[in-house]
Amino acid sequence: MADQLILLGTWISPYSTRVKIALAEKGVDYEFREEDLSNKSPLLLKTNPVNKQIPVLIHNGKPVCESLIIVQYIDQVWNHKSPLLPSDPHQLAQARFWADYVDKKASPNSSISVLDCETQETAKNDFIGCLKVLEGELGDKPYFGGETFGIVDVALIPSYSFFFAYEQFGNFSIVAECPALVDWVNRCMEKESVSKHLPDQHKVYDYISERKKKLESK
Ligand SMILES: N[C@@H](CCC(=O)N[C@@H](CSO)C(=O)NCC(=O)O)C(=O)O
Repeated sequence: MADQLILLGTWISPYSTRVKIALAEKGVDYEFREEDLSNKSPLLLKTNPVNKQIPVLIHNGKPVCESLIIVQYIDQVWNHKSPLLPSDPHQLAQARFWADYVDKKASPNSSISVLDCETQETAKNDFIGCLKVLEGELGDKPYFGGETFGIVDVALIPSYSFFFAYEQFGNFSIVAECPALVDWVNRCMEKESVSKHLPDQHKVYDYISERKKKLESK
């Protein structure tokens, strides 16, 4: 029997995008269900009762939660191609360290305060500082995974969809601060698994602009 795969997510969520990229890397088909987070579906509440968050990957009825855990699950289950995690234990530990760093420091849940006027200056400097740390880690490697695209690349590249909005609202230029990281973005965007799934930066900017207007009008 073919696998039944359902991904609960939203079009804009960088965490959903991580899972889409991982599934695309593996060539695995799935059904995507767009969630309305202001009116969560019974399936989301049932499959992620603790955090009630997307993404959730439901594999033959069994839910997997937390985007980086889902990516690792995908890598283990569909291990026939495009490995996303190193097999060497130390390299695996390093990859998990940097994926965690990206999650805590450079993903929209942590960096979105760049958009908030009160916290903008500090948040902007923190965000750029984190990108510079990541740029240092990347060094002269094509990918964070070395010669191949790996879990750290999967973790970080969805944040790129927010860069344009950050630059517009925060009045700074990421390419001026981190040119090598932008080269890495462009390298990742050459991969169909990335270019086909990253939300359009201008669509993200328009969505954030609308959200900001609504919040400021309250
Ligand atoms: N650590 C988790 C973060 C998921 C998340 O923030 N999901 C958000 C939407 S994306 O910003 C979410 O589901 N928010 C709804 C809520 O928190 O109620 C992961 O990596 O999967």
